[in-house]
Amino acid sequence: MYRLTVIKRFAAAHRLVNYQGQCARLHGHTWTVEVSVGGEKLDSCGMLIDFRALKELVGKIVGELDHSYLNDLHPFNELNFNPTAENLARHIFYKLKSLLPPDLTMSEVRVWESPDVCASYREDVIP
Ligand SMILES: Nc1nc2c(c(=O)[nH]1)N=C([C@H](O)[C@H](O)COP(=O)(O)OP(=O)(O)OP(=O)(O)O)CN2
Ligand SMILES: [Zn+2]
Repeated sequence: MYRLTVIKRFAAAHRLVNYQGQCARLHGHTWTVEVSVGGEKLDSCGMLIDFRALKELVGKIVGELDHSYLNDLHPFNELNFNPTAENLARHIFYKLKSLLPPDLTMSEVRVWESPDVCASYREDVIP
């Protein structure tokens, strides 16, 4: 199985609802989004998917979040869906899954809020 990873960054503002502490106040981050996809079959060029094509797909999703107030955007404007790193990772995972060519699978999305902290989401397969 091959696995590719691409990284994109976006800047946005958010606040955490039902949170006791400073992060309940409006503030911003430059988030780093690390996306990994997998697959078995390489094309005639020896690629699972061109990094450029993958970066374009991830860029489309991340572009919708860039320079926004995340709490106002779907699905974070819904009750109990705070724009945490965990929920961002899940949101990006399923958005990208819907855009991927059928022979590729989503492995993992990691969202870094700063160089020190990150959350990841993946669909674990039960053996
Ligand atoms: N599990 C999570 N915990 C926290 C999240 C999150 O998304 N998932 N988010 C926050 C806030 O967004 C906050 O802005 C980041 O918190 P923190 O790392 O404490 O922020 P600092 O950059 O100020 O860190 P320092 O090390 O204190 O400088 C909180 N928790
Ligand atoms: Zn924050």
